[in-house]
Amino acid sequence: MTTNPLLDATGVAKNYGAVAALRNASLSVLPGEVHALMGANGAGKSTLVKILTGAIPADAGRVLIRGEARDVRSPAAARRAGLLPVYQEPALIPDLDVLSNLRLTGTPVEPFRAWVRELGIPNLDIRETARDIPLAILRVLDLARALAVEPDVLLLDEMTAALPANLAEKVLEVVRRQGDSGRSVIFISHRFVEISALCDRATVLRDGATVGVVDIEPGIEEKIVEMMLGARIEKTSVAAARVASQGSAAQDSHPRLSVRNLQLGTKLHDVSFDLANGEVAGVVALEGQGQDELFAALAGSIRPAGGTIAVDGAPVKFSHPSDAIQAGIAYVPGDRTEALAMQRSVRENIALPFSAALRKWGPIRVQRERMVVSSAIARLQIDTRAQGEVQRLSGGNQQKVTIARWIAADARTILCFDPTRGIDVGTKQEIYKLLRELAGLGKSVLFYTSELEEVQRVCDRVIVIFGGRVVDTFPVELADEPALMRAAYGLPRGAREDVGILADVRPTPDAEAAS
Ligand SMILES: Nc1ncnc2c1ncn2[C@@H]1O[C@H](COP(=O)(O)OP(=O)(O)OP(=O)(O)O)[C@@H](O)[C@H]1O
Repeated sequence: MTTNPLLDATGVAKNYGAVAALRNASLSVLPGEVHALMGANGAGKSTLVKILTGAIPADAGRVLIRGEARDVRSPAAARRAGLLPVYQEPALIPDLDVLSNLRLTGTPVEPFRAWVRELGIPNLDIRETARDIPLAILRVLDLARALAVEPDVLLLDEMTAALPANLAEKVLEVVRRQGDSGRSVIFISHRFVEISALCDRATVLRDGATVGVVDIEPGIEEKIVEMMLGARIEKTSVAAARVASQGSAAQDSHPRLSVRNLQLGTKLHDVSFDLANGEVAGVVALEGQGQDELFAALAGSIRPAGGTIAVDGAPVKFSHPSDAIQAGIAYVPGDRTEALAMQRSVRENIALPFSAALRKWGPIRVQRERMVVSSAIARLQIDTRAQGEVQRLSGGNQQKVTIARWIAADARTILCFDPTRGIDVGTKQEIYKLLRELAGLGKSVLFYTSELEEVQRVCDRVIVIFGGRVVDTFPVELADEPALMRAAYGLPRGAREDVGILADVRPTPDAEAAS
């Protein structure tokens, strides 16, 4: 590896009115390096990526590419300079099919197809309209589009955040190979397991400024968290919260939610399970195994073709999401753009479930709403500097707003679909603790997560879905990552097949030497 950086940015600053998104950011990336860009929600990571790739102009700063000063004023200029991003939100135009999207951006089709296959999607129909493609697949398509033009520096902004474990693993493999072939990758992620499996060094941002650059080596996580959060470090014990709340899983005669033989076309076959009062039940599944449909059916947004759902022992039929809300079920969807009114304020968004009842209850209710909303904002440490419109918040802070809403709404059953996607480590801890506290209050949580390690932190029990069926149920003590991965691939318990888990992605020096 040469010591001359491929990309070298210093003193980068960007203000949005009174909000300083970046004050003094620097980032230096070597050829062949996978370089992590880390920081808490709102630290300025996405802003820096957007500046480096010509999506927005900087107010100050200098960018050198291969030692030459470059003024990257547009995405096209960035592409010419060899820099290509994959942003947090999917970039395909929703009303066009994939092929038209490729043509629009001058992406070579065959290399794109090859990358799509390589990334674990064997049967993409490029005539499919982007709007009809699930979020996780859209993100992979954005990555394939970027890879197809063979960039010198690939900038990935929380690329794996919306991906189930099998697709995330493919992405990590591809990223590592980019590094091995002398190309560089700037990798933003809130998942330490990925950073340590993949990255050579990390640059840490805090409040818009670079606070340090570290080599990734065993035990570095602690130091990075300290640098990221500064005075905000949380020393909470989720395990303690779990123990405290476990006794409260009341032995009522009826479970909170009882699902029997749920059917939906080819997506759900005979899904049955119970969710107890005061229980956090995890749902683990690879991409497209019916988890989206299961959550949508429980949230009242699609009607199952067969089977029954009972709430507290009483059968329910949902024709609309409002029916599920009436039954005390709150839904936090994985796609935050689905949940949020982007042009409304943080407060309005959090208070949405209250709004319907407002007229009926008058000023007392309004006051209570204010209190509840303020406490949810404080609890989740939502960065309200840009709160006029939710669309101006950082991705992680938007996600926190979707979560704050169900705390404020005081629902009895909470369906969380990958709620911590894009959330920084400090706030994640807060969310785990909060879920355990909610369980302690007798609330029930169904928790789909694409981060398997979260299961151990939050859940009492895990349901594994494969091919639209519940294939296994684990008490949390037995739900380690290899066991969950095996079950998620439809393998029987105890089978010894190597399905490759994240920890294995980065080859050991011995394996590297051997290959
Ligand atoms: N268009 C905008 N108008 C006003 N403020 C903005 C705008 N875009 C970003 N900001 C603010 O700039 C700050 C940095 O945001 P940025 O998206 O870069 O953070 P981030 O580190 O990527 O966070 P996350 O981990 O949550 O994605 C935040 O306070 C955000 O609210």
